Amino acid sequence: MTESSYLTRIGTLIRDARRHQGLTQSELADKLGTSQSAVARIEQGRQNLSLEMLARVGETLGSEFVSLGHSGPQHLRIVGGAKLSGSIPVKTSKNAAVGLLCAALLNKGRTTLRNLARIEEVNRIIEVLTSMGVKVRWLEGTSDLEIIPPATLDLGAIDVAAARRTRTVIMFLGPLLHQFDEFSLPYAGGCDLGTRTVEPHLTALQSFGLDVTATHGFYEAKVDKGTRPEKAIVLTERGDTVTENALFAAALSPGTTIIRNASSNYMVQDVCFFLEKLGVEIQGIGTTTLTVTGRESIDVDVDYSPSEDPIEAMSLIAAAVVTESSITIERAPIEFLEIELATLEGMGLQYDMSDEYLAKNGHTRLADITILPSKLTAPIDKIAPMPFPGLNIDNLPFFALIAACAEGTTMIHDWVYENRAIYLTELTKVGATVQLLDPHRVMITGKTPKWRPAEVMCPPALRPGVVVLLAMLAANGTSVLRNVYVINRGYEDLAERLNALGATIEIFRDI
Ligand SMILES: CC(=O)N[C@H]1[C@@H](OP(=O)(O)OP(=O)(O)OC[C@H]2O[C@@H](n3ccc(=O)[nH]c3=O)[C@H](O)[C@@H]2O)O[C@H](CO)[C@@H](O)[C@@H]1O
Ligand SMILES: C=C(OP(=O)(O)O)C(=O)O
Repeated sequence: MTESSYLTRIGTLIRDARRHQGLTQSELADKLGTSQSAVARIEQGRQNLSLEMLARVGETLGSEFVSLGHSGPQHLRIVGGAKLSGSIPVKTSKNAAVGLLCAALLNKGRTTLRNLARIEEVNRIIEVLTSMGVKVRWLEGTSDLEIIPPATLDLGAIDVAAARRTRTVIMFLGPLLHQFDEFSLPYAGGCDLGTRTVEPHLTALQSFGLDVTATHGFYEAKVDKGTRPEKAIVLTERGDTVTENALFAAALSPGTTIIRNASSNYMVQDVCFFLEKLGVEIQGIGTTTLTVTGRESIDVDVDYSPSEDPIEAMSLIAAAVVTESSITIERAPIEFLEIELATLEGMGLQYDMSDEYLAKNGHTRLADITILPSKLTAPIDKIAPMPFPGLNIDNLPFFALIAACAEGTTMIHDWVYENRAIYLTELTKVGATVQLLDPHRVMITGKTPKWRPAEVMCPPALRPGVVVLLAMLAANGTSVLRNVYVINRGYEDLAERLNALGATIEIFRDI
């Protein structure tokens, strides 16, 4: 990176932190004993900064801009082979968090999201929101996030680099079509799972007057305000984020909108419960037809607690299975794990389950699941995902790991993603027998090999990355998993939390 791009990056961080604190450039200048024009130059990256000045700015804004020893990618060193034991509570979900952060843009008032997962994906969205002028702050000593949008979003200042690291930016289309006649947004990015569709989003939002052309890495949007769907919106794919986008468009569109072939998955339900708190009426939550009565405007101070993450719960089940351990997974959203548990029972998994109780959102059914060491056999049929209430698409990779611990041969069919099944072959590096039949299907022969330690570059996709990490926990000896940003995208403190169960995982970085 050149010196000037460092200065620009630091300048942007300082501008965002100043806005976080609700200070003008002049007010910050007063606190630093300098001029408003000097602050303006710093924020534009046109001012050389002494270390002393950087420290003073950091102190004044309560933010560390440059942290020595924390550069470079993060890696994990895993000393495997130990049994795990104890209890671990499931955190709230990444996918609800990103939907809710976008939904907060519909509300002119203060949104407080309680107990949000503190993960890199959320950090990227916070960076994007802050760059557009939204006031976002973690309430001290908590994982509660407060979000207050400005009167007008500053889309010209959007942090393009942060936006491109997620797919979430596509869910800004729904909220933004209410606020602008014209706007542009950077293309969505995220995990490298092959091409992912955008078309269903554009088609669904067309009936609210949105017209998008994609040019030079940006979606250029024009909005014909006041346009409303003349008939029910029929989603061509039962996708989660497309359903959320259609909900966002309907929420601020007075009148009734019907969305058919809607996803009823966990994050969509969390978004629906939140929209209800904003005063939007929604019938059919949990089904594939949502009837939404929108509002002219929304200006309320609202609190919402998203539910726990079924994919994290499944990851922890897989951790217990692969290490042949007994652990208790607390606060598992059992409602979104029923097919998974039925499939695992069919493979011979033994487990105990507590009585059910409700998540803090007041709706989602939770339970504590204790996984018991079990002798597993391969399922008779292939394992393939389906939109909810099928076996969750993001849980499929964990079945590959579990199949490697089961006697016999299992076919895993990931029809959804172009690239994800391919990454499961990385398990061969730690001793599994995985045969790639085609880009969507792998055949796994279980139990024959012993897990063995290895040094592996983390696959550029969240769930396959976690699957390799969990296999390393089972391999006797020291493994290294390099560049785990994708894991941190979706899991909060995973290494530390597994260590609390008896694992030995050390986080290290290149200097
Ligand atoms: C932030 C968030 O919530 N992300 C989730 C969401 O992403 P998201 O909603 O963005 O998923 P996509 O729209 O990219 O769908 C994933 C893939 O499935 C295909 N597809 C999907 C539905 C369908 O009925 N038919 C079909 O073919 C799409 O063409 C695409 O290739 O849903 C995915 C599928 O559950 C999950 O993996 C992601 O974790
Ligand atoms: C594919 C996933 O998420 P995203 O939509 O954020 O890429 C995932 O959570 O496994």
